[in-house]
Amino acid sequence: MTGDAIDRRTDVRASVEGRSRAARLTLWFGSPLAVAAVATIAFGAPPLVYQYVPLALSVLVLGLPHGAVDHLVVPRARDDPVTPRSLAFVGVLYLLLGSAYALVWVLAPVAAFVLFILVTLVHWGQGDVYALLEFVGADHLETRASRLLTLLVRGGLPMLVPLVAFPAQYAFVAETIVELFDPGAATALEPLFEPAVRAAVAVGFGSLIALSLALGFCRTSPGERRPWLADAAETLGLVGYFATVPPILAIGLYFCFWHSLRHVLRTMLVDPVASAALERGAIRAAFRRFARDATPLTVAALAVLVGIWLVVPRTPATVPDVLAVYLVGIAVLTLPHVVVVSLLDREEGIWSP
Ligand SMILES: CC1=C(/C=C/C(C)=C/C=C/C(C)=C/C=O)C(C)(C)CCC1
Ligand SMILES: [Fe+2]
Repeated sequence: MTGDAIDRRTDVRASVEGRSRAARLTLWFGSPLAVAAVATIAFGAPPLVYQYVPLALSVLVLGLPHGAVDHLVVPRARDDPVTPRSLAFVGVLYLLLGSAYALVWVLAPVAAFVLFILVTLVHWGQGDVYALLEFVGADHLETRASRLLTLLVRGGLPMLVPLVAFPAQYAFVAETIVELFDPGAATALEPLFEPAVRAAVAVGFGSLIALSLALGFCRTSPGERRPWLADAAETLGLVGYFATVPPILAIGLYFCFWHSLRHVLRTMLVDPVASAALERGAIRAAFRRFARDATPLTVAALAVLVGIWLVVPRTPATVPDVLAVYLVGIAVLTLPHVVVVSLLDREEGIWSP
């Protein structure tokens, strides 16, 4: 065997090890969500102030930082150096898309809010498709169509199940966000929360879940159903989770310990230093490396939040107002983040099976 072939073989084995560590970590990090669901069923929902805690944590823990390595991931995935040009590309992308979307918030907050929900649905769905392929080994998602369907299901879980199960809290947060910009405009969202609309969402989305799982099942043969079973268990588990835990708490925990964790692990796997640490089980070292890479732009993201705080016409005065400002900040930062993650998807062949 040539030296080259040996190197390649070691490389492949190493990355399999890294991925299986990552997969195990996703399970461990899922426990806060499970605890929240069980505790809510056993003792009822916690008082509202506590429900905000995970979203508050997400400013520094996994949430906001998960996008703060966007300037590094694409060159790393391509094995290219990070250059002033590649940095400028991400900087200009954030500046242009972020400020254009900020303008939409000021001019048409209702449309901006609906767009936020749709972008989140697509982005969180896209993140889960990656995780299913790379961490779960989902070979029942062979075709682009099956991946698209899974994207809609996985993204729809955090955005649509709470709309059906907790319309009052959903409407409250939506109205608080829109009212930061235009006190009268939120009434335009009211039809969304009508029982008939929620029933239609429940039936439509429920059917989509059933269809996606049934198609996946048909594509697997007995004896190799484990990945499909994992997909089904996650999907149904998340249905139960978002149907029982109030959305401010549920989405806060999901944002940190589901979406962001998976993306952070993904960024580690394209980084030779962090992935080597993951492979040898040095989890802390891998996270330290991530934290180091993510610190500068997490600070920049905090500056964006302060900017939005200063720009909104209504000065935030209450906890719900502060959450609303935070969510607008996340919205503005997420749009360019989706572009970067989509480039990463392309690099990793997620949509071209
Ligand atoms: C908190 C919360 C809501 C919205 C949260 C959203 C949309 C978060 C998006 C986060 C993103 C895009 C993070 C980046 O990866 C709802 C649904 C209005 C319902 C009530 C609680
Ligand atoms: Fe993300």
